[in-house]
Amino acid sequence: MAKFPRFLIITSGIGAVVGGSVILKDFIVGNGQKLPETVRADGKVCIVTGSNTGIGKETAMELARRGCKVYMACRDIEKCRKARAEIISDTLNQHVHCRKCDLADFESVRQFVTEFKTKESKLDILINNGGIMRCPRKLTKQGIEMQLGVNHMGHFLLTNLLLDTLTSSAPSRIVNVSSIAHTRGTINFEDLNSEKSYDPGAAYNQSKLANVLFTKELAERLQGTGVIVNAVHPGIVKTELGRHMGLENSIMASLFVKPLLSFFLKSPVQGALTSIYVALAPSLENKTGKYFSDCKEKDPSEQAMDPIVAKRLWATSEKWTRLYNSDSSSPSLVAAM
Ligand SMILES: NC(=O)C1=CN([C@@H]2O[C@H](COP(=O)(O)OP(=O)(O)OC[C@H]3O[C@@H](n4cnc5c(N)ncnc54)[C@H](OP(=O)(O)O)[C@@H]3O)[C@@H](O)[C@H]2O)C=CC1
Ligand SMILES: CC1=C(/C=C/C(C)=C/C=C/C(C)=C/C=O)C(C)(C)CCC1
Repeated sequence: MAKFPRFLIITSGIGAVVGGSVILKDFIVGNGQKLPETVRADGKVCIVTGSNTGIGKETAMELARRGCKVYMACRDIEKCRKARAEIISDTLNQHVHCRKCDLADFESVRQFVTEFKTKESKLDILINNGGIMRCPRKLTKQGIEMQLGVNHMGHFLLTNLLLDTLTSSAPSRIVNVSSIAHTRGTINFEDLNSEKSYDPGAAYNQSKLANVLFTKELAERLQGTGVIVNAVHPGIVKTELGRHMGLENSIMASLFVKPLLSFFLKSPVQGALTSIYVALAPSLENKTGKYFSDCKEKDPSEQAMDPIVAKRLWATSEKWTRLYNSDSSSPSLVAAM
């Protein structure tokens, strides 16, 4: 048998492992293409919720880089200020602002909108990104299960309160950051608030399915207004979202699971690509009510396309958020249903 130099065998072995891993990673993780830098958004006004960290921060960063005036809608103003400073120093765009908006408190959402409207008369892009996953059962200020409350109800109220400004700014866009987790979700109208039983995973999946159903129903209602609304799955991304998954407290997880998982997760920059694409791509001018992943249109689950479920969820969301009756003096809105 011919003898190969050892270094050749070793380097080709390493090459094969690295090359194979990159291909495998691309296959598992997905690889959305970056929208060309020539697509600018100078002078556009946008809001990104939950933009002090993770996908939201990178989304705000990229919008600022492309010339937008960005409002960072965050629950923690200190964290928001730190992220804002980084965004300004990286992009040199001074038009980045921090505003308090706690999606777990309808009064805070209403205050955010009132203040926004005193400063701005137009809104070109709303990115409903903020979210929480698999937390232990807790309630929002108005008594809604936290994941449904933050991921869906808070954004439902925020979006509806901004519709007049979005409509008068048309063409304008709304991006709802959902998840592939919506495919495992069902809307449990018998126990929407998880009062009879609580499964953190099921509550997350339900809230992400609600994001897609909200997108579908809103798109219907906005036909002909020039406002388009789409949902995205950002990929599985290395962010703080997994904070309730228990990986932080275990040595085994820290040594083996986290490094392995980290390798196969997208970076937050990669995670922001689909949101940016759906917010800005000129080719999507007339696309509405759709679902995107890796910057491509995909079919959502069957239940996510059910108009009866979408309309029922909309009616319940109107009541629970007191969209047309902002008197939130009742301690538990849900109990009043
Ligand atoms: N990471 C992933 O793999 C995936 C993420 N997604 C979705 O992407 C979105 C962004 O998540 P990601 O960046 O990963 O997660 P992070 O946890 O890194 O960021 C979530 C953001 O939402 C904010 N947030 C949480 N609760 C509230 C609230 N009550 N009011 C206002 N803001 C709030 C957080 O603020 P704070 O820092 O103060 O907690 C943070 O800014 C979410 O909607 C998530 O469901 C979907 C699929 C996969
Ligand atoms: C916990 C944790 C991690 C894992 C996060 C994961 C696995 C998130 C999955 C999110 C999903 C599936 C969202 C769906 O919508 C890291 C980043 C490896 C390291 C830090 C701690």
